Amino acid sequence: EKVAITKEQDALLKLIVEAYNKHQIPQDVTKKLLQEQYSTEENFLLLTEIATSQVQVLVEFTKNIPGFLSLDHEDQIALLKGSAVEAMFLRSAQVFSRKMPKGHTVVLEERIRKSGISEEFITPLFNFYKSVGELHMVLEEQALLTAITILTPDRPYVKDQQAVERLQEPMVELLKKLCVLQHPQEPQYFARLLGRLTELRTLNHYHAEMLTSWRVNDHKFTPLLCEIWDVQ
Ligand SMILES: CC(C)c1onc(-c2c(Cl)cccc2Cl)c1COc1ccc2cc(-c3cccc(C(=O)O)c3)sc2c1
Repeated sequence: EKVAITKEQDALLKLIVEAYNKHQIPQDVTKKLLQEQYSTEENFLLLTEIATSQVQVLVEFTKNIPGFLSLDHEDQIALLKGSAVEAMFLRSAQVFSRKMPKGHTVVLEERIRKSGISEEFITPLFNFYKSVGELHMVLEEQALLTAITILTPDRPYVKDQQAVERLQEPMVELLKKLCVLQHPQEPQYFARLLGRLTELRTLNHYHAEMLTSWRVNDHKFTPLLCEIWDVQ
């Protein structure tokens, strides 16, 4: 039967995409990717600055997700802390999938490869970037997938999981419809998108190890990253 977006779904989509477009890392931060030196230390500091800016952007985006601010306040924190790494993998992955202006992708790859991350994490990290790049997600899909990731009910310490499910469910339904409408020739596209969310979960584990190895080498993070990642 014909798939159609309802008025309510269209309104929800507009709010999510607006929030996604409104909150971006400032250009003066990301353009440093092209300017600063290429030492391991300089790369780490630059990625730390961008990640910190990304977390601020993420918090603002999340506050604009309809219903999020009505959740229990402690659950709001638990959702942000539990999804920050995955949302940042998604965000940085989308940089690779859309051809960034002025060759950001090349310099970003170079800086990530030379930032003190050990080889065992570099491979899964760039495999993920490649698998996201191959999807050629449109902006609506990127925004919805980020909101769906943030609204994952079974994050650690979430008390009222049902309340989170009630917010995530309509977004998953909407994404499913969008995929059918956007990729009619590819019926399994929606399943491939959700497959990326499963892959993201495994990257959480790798990221925890990345943090440990950076800290062992006495790398410092910003207060915001320490708070959201429970380090130091
Ligand atoms: C603390 C720091 C060393 C760190 O620790 N783990 C990770 C990480 C790494 Cl490596 C990979 C994946 C996830 C994480 Cl969390 C990081 C760096 O995380 C980030 C986070 C967001 C972004 C957005 C970017 C970006 C570039 C150009 C343009 C844009 C744009 O949105 O226009 C965004 S780069 C970038 C780097």
